[in-house]
Amino acid sequence: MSEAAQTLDGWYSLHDFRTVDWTTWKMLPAQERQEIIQEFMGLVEKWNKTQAEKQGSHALYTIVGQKADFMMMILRPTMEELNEIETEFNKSKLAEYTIPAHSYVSVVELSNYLPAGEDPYQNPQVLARLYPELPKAKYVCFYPMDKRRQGEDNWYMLPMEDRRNMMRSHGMIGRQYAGKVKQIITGSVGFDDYEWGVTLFADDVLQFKKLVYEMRFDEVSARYGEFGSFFVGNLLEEDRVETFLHV
Ligand code: VOV
Repeated sequence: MSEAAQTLDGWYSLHDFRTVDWTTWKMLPAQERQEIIQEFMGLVEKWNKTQAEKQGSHALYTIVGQKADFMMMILRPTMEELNEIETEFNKSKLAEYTIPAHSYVSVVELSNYLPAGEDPYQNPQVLARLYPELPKAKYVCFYPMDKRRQGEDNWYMLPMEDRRNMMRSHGMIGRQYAGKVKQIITGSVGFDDYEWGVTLFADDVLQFKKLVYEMRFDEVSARYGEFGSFFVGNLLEEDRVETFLHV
């Protein structure tokens, strides 16, 4: 049996994708739409408070293409809190005018492929990655992925040493994007349909394509990577929510 990778696990994560039911939304009187937006902003206000207290983080993005209209990405210390937030949203008025499009449940994860040293949970850099404040980057890219388990190409049968070498090469490519793309890897084995969620943030949307393409040529992605659907979106700043929902 090959040695299992050890993981460090941080905040639990929910990516919640919704489509707006514009037809019924448009039928509402303007005043009622306004109240519904206010109620939703009340939820966001609560999330802001939690974020300010460093008990979680969240991000709002509008999604381009037909897979969804917007995404709420929520990080919290427990699964229960994620559940409460999703239920609270589902009970809100705005939810009556949205259709669930997709969701992804995972936990912020770091693996031990890189030398760690002393107790990682005491290392401020590690903590900042396990419990991150989501950046207000202009663009987001989210997709789930697996590592292949097929015939000769079985990641989980490889010796630790080989996996570590490949992850080193992966990290080297990633490092060239420092300052351009921020990645948050969330583990979802046992939680959702794929093994990881990949969430990328950038101020130049083209950097997603460049990074993901470059990684496709690197062995760990070229040989072992299997990918689900990609979602790409634009930052939905709070003061733009009203404009976004204006009809
Ligand atoms: C923005 C750049 C970037 C950088 C710097 C980076 C670096 C690193 C390092 C150093 C490590 C290992 C230690 C850790 O931190 O866990 C990882 C780990 C991981 N990565 Fe990564 N990755 C990036 C970016 C990046 C992308 C774009 C993808 C998607 C792959 C693609 O082909 O589309 C990805 C995937 C992953 C995954 C699934 C894991 C976990 C693998 C496992 O088997 O456990 N990653 N990653």
